[in-house]
Amino acid sequence: MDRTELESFMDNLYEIGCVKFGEFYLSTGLKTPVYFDLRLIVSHPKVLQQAGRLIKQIIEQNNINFDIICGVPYGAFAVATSLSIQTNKPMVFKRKEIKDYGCKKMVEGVYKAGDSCLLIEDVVVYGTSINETSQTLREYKLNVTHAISILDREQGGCQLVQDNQINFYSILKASDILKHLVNRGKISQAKMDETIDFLNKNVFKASQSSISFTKPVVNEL
Ligand SMILES: O=P(O)(O)OC[C@H]1O[C@H](OP(=O)(O)OP(=O)(O)O)[C@H](O)[C@@H]1O
Repeated sequence: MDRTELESFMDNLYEIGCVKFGEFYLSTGLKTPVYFDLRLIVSHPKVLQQAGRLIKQIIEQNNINFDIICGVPYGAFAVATSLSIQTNKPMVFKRKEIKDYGCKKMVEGVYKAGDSCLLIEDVVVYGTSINETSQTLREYKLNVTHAISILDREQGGCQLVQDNQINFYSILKASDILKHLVNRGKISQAKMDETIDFLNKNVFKASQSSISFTKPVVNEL
């Protein structure tokens, strides 16, 4: 990847508020001191274009072949669209819930059995969303072999996705952006160390039978 563009992208993510420190909860119920809110990218077209460009670079550098693109709902829809426009590749989208009227399909758009579908994600925690999305796409006879995320929180999702026969790539790892913010003087070394320590201590291992964190009464996300 183009290092200058990558650094500019990290600067932009921080500037638009995608990196938040405080007390947040993930969908698993895990309380976290750092939250990467990449949904905010939709409000910044230049950053959205940049995300698409960087993903395109990963595709080219790794010779990833695919027929169609699918964003993991909902956070990655816009990024998948940016990539679709920049690569001139068609897109489908997968619903979270089936409708009880109309065509009642979970996967919308034009595709045919055997098409290879590249999955796009915004943030990977445990890879559950990528794996659930790929399961549905596979039920619809699509071939899912590659997924690219903007950010990997480095909590085990990469491995769990790869265990599902999906080659996984990310523009950034959580530690990359934290180190970059220290270099830019935006956060202290101590803040970075404690955050990385938290992430390391909360890695999901495939040997665990299930992810079981207590759900908070008020889920902030
Ligand atoms: O790797 P995972 O453990 O699945 O976690 C990551 C997923 O969680 C977030 O989505 P969320 O479930 O909050 O839904 P949204 O995109 O509709 O907001 C995020 O956008 C990823 O899709």
